[in-house]
Amino acid sequence: MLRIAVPNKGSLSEPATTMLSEAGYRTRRSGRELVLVDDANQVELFFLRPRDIAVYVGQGTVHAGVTGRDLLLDSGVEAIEHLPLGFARSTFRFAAPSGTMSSLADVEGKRVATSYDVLVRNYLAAQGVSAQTVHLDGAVESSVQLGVADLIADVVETGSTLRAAGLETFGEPILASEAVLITTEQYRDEPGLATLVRRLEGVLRARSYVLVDYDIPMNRLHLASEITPGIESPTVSPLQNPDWVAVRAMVPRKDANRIMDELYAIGARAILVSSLVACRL
Ligand SMILES: Nc1ncnc2c1ncn2[C@@H]1O[C@H](COP(=O)(O)OP(=O)(O)OP(=O)(O)O)[C@@H](O)[C@H]1O
Ligand SMILES: O=P(O)(O)OC[C@H]1O[C@H](OP(=O)(O)OP(=O)(O)O)[C@H](O)[C@@H]1O
Ligand SMILES: [Mg+2]
Repeated sequence: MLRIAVPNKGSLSEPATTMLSEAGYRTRRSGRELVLVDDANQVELFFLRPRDIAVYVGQGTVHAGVTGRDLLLDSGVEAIEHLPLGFARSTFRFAAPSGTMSSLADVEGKRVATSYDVLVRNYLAAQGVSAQTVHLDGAVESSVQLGVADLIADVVETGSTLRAAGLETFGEPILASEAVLITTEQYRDEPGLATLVRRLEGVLRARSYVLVDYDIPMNRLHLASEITPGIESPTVSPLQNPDWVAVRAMVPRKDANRIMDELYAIGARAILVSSLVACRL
């Protein structure tokens, strides 16, 4: 059976569970379940703390796991990113009280509060900057005001937590992070893993496309097919009115509204957009 580690709490847990569910795997009935056997898919799911998942994968006790790129690098574990999963996107940044620091040189000799000590220490060493890291488990933004650090290094999504704490980012991002499926060289060719990756890719692709259905006069079909060429080719079906046809095609989600406008402009009507759960292209 393929053994997969899944985050049991925090920002990664819910989107990871949703993605696995959309890929056809069983989900937990309660948050207290720590192991779940999915016989139909020949997979065993282990629900673990996100920060520990890289350790379990690195030790080979599970074949693969879902964690964050930043957590993987902070773990110092020899594991490999097998598939970026497109959620929990964030940057990892230095931040200091507004106007006090503007470049990496300002970090020299300072105290940096972070929950990701290994990640920060490795980055500072690589940049040739000597500074002290102060480990905090979370709510790192309060550390400067309370005097335990001169600046922080933390996850930034919208930046609202930093602004609320009177901090501003400076310097280049240390890292761009997102949720990733990780494995090891030992297991990267595990048969069940290829199926898992194919299914997750199917969910990711389905999320980036939508299905467009519309009716179009037959004499405009050539124009419509240029707007919605589909993947191989649009599906065209006859309507009761012989002068009209119904068309169905996959289009990139980000282009859906522009495409609807263009279709309407050439005479398409009953233009419908629907989401996809999974696909194989
Ligand atoms: N606001 C956020 N936006 C995007 N990703 C985030 C955010 N906060 C944490 N993450 C990501 O979640 C992972 C950290 O998960 P973890 O569960 O350890 O902390 P958490 O999600 O902040 O949960 P908690 O704060 O409850 O411990 C990292 O990969 C981090 O990049
Ligand atoms: O840029 P933003 O959109 O404000 O998001 C970033 C914040 O989100 C996370 O905090 P979380 O709420 O997980 O609390 P924690 O710091 O205690 O983990 C992270 O640690 C940052 O503080
Ligand atoms: Mg957090």
